[in-house]
Amino acid sequence: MDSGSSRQRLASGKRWVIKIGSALLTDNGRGVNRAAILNWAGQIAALRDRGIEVILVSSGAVAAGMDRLGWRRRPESIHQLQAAAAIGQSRLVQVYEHAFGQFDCRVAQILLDHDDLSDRTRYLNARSTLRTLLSLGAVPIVNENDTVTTDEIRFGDNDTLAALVANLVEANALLILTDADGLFSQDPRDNPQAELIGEASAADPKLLTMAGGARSGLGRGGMATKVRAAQLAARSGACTVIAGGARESVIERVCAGEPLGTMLTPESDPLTARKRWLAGQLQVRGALTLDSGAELALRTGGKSLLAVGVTAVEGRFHRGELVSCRNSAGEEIARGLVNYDSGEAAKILRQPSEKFVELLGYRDDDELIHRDNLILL
Ligand SMILES: Nc1ncnc2c1ncn2[C@@H]1O[C@H](COP(=O)(O)OP(=O)(O)O)[C@@H](O)[C@H]1O
Ligand SMILES: N[C@@H](CCC(=O)OP(=O)(O)O)C(=O)O
Repeated sequence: MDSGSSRQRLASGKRWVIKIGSALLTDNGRGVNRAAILNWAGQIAALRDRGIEVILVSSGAVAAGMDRLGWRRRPESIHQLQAAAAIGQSRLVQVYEHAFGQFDCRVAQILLDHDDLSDRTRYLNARSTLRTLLSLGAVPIVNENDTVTTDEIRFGDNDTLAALVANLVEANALLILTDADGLFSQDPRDNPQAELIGEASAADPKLLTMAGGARSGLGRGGMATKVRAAQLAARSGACTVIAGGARESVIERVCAGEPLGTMLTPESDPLTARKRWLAGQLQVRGALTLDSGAELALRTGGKSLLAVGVTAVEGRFHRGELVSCRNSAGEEIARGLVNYDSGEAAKILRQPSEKFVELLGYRDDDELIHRDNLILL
């Protein structure tokens, strides 16, 4: 795939995770950069108005807290860092609330720690809350829950957190905004002749030899954690773009497919990667039995599953959960994310979608499982 077409495909992505790093947010430590935040908020609100969902992962709590406390150097002590984060986080959210408010956009603060993403129940809870916030048109603003995390359970840098959030919500793309214009063949602060990498496979081992650590004293990860984040994001099929956050209209331009910064792509086709990820991540909550026509449509036609081809529903599940699809002989032939609860599915089985309103009182989706959310076994 040439770089132009992969950028164009990126532009059709409907769900983005955008990460903004400390150095950028705090204008290299000079307090929270309200003007920049207002500008990014305007760009994100414009995307939202075009139906693109955005989750913002924002660093900057420690840096904002240090600024409020008049501390010049990042403290070593974990408790001082946590205190600075507690002071800075409320400041940061206040600035976001005000900035997004100018564009009639609601924001929601989400603080996550490692346990939230490693414990299955909490993982699914975080996933549902984020999806609900997005469906309400809000922009979730995520940061690590710095005040309670200990060294053993820290994500450590928000690049990793942003990639895990991209996995969690199955984002199409992760945009990492930083103070460099992308990944260069060498840290441009060491070598001004270093060249920008336009596009590469996230798994390319050469990338980590180019990426160095953080230099600002504010950011934690440098480029190495951004490349690793791209590798993590690729597991669920997300492309990553690393770009300079100070560039004019950077968010809108990257989301429109302009070749800014560095694009790091998953090795396999994004949809296949995403489906594989889904199949491994979620628990099967129920089962649907398909008639022979539906089985054929799935197996050979690459079609979505329609209620008209479903003859039985088992188990209790909610919209968005993973269910197994069996043929009339009881063999599992596919798995997928279902668009209706088990009670609703029972009411609409064997029925065409035109009858959903009569049977349910509404119709959200025509298909019971959309083909993009189906994994054939
Ligand atoms: N190969 C590279 N290309 C670009 N920047 C690099 C590279 N290696 C190291 N860096 C450094 O990474 C920094 C960005 O990382 P970091 O300070 O952690 O930012 P953030 O706070 O946005 O996460 C850049 O300012 C740059 O000095
Ligand atoms: N949770 C910390 C994030 C620190 C961090 O990872 O910063 P960065 O490398 O700039 O993304 C904070 O808000 O200060």
